[in-house]
Amino acid sequence: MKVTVVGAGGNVGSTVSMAVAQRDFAKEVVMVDIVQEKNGNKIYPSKGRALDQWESSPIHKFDTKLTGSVDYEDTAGSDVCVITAGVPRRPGMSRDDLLETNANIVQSVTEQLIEHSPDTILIIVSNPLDVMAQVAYETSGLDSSRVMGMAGILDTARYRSFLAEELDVSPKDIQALLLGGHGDTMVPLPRFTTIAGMPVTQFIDDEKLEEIVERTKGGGGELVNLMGTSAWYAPGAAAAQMVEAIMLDQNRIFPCAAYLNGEYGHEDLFLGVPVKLGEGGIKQIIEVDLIAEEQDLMDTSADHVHSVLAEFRELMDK
Ligand SMILES: NC(=O)C1=CN([C@@H]2O[C@H](COP(=O)(O)OP(=O)(O)OC[C@H]3O[C@@H](n4cnc5c(N)ncnc54)[C@H](O)[C@@H]3O)[C@@H](O)[C@H]2O)C=CC1
Ligand SMILES: O=C([O-])CC(=O)C(=O)O
Repeated sequence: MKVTVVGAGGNVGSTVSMAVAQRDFAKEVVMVDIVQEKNGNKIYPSKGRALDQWESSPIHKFDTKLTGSVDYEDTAGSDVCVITAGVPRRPGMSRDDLLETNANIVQSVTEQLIEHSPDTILIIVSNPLDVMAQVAYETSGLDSSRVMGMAGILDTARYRSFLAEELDVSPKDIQALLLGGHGDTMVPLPRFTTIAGMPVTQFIDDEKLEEIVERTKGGGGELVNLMGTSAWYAPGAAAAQMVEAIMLDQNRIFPCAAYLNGEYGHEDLFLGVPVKLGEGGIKQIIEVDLIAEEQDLMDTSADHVHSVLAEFRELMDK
């Protein structure tokens, strides 16, 4: 059981790696990044972070070996590869502003991963998420069941954590579903939100719930404004949960960015939908019956992802 994380000298990638290691199901996590320069010296952030994390193994009590690398040969035979390589946004930027820079990075990373692990499963984290998943899918030539984006687990976790705080209940008892692209057009679904199986609407008035939905949509931006760069603890934990579900064949149902081929009325694009995750990647895309208002929100979100995808295609044509 071998996992590779690319971009692992950075915040999200190192957090995914650590979270996977702490779950202790994988034999090895290879942490890849580029060589960087600081004060005129070459530095190797992925090697440094891997060593630091491995030194915590006796304390955290895990056996998963963390290895830092700048060489894709070390990634050969990876079962799952997580791509977090790319630039994060800064205050005032949208995720879509990262398109050109990150598309080039994701393309080149995907090519190198596939060269050494032709049958791997790819989990994309780099933004703008839905389009980066498409870039990796088209570059890799993998079946669409083996390429997915991480967003929905994070967005629902934010939504659930805000609800837990507001209602003074355990976040563990809140279940929720969220669809659509990973951006301001994401579609949280109060109709599919429950507190220990009971409808959320029994616990909260419409106005407060709407406020929480809006906060969730802007959840990434809230953190960018607080930290000057984007989040990593919850994103890292979310990606690790996907790795675990695949590698332990858990058949977990998660909202993930998946390639749609007619589902929800959309095709040839990645969008957040509930999927069954297990051995081999996405075993099933689950189609829930949406009411007209929810479908409208989903369509608006899809339109937005289509427009960023069109921008990407234009850039490639230049
Ligand atoms: N899908 C989601 O929900 C989330 C997505 N993100 C995205 O994840 C990405 C990473 O964010 P952070 O870890 O905070 O950024 P970071 O700057 O801390 O780390 C990114 C790492 O990528 C590396 N990198 C750049 N080009 C590379 C290449 N060609 N090959 C290998 N490594 C390369 C950099 O050296 C850096 O170490 C960003 O695009 C961010 O927007 C972040 C949080 C949540
Ligand atoms: O907001 C960002 O740029 C990073 C991200 O996708 C998130 O934290 O949801």
